[in-house]
Amino acid sequence: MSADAQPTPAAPAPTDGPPVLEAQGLGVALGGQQILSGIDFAVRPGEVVALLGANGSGKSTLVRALLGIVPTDAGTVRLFDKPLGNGVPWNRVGYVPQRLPAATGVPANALEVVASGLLTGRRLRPPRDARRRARAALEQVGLADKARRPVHELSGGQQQRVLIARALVRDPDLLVLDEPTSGIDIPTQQTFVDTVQRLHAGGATILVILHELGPFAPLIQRALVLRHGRLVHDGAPPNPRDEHAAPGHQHTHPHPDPEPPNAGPTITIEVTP
Ligand SMILES: Nc1ncnc2c1ncn2[C@@H]1O[C@H](COP(=O)(O)OP(=O)(O)OP(=O)(O)O)[C@@H](O)[C@H]1O
Repeated sequence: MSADAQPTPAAPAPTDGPPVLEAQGLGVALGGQQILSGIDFAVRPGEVVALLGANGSGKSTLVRALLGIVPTDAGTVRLFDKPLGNGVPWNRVGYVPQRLPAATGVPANALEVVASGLLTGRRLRPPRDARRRARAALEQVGLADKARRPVHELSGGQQQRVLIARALVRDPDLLVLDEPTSGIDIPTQQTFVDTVQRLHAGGATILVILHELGPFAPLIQRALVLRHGRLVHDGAPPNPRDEHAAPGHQHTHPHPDPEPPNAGPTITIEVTP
């Protein structure tokens, strides 16, 4: 079904019940450096939470740690009230990494990459309706006509949309997005935000890394702000202002952390759950 074909329902309020996602005393060390320390927060069912912070503040590392992609060295993570591990219902989690893993030389076409989003944990064979669902997800991100194209032939923005479709195909209850609209043109960004809004209206919980709230601003109920690997704000999202409030503003330009803790290399290995 086309993303433009449906009206966007009103956003529901977060509900009570155990947190969908919870970190307590979370710490991560990578390459001998302490990247995250003492991270405590919980995301309630139905919340839309933005994770903000300067370049290198630890946002991507935090979501990777929450999803078990990088190891933690302190604290605990719970997803759907289960400790990180095989007990987590991974089929309910959609994750959009910042970029396609091994973006060059992936032999799969767009449809196959999207259908791979239906394989989780012990499910090694796609469900019978995998291709139909993958096509529908590609349609939602405006790439139905690219279904048979090898992903390495697609532009960076199109690859990003394939990753979004791969997360959407699960119809996830928790959607975790790492700068999902960077490199995507403004009309497509809005289509994607509408899709996320519909998912939220259906009850999904959303955690999204953003540099600026940008087109996500109307959806965001709460913001977490990281600085040098520590949580320095958990509450109301910032007001868009100055040039960032302008409709045509490019929200994806870099905002370097003014005092990086060190100048170590950024390693971008991506392994999705
Ligand atoms: N595998 C790794 N080994 C060593 N250091 C790492 C590794 N991954 C990330 N880092 C370092 O951790 C810090 C936080 O990186 P991270 O990518 O989480 O930040 P970020 O806030 O997501 O930045 P950006 O907005 O640029 O994506 C950086 O200093 C980065 O160099």
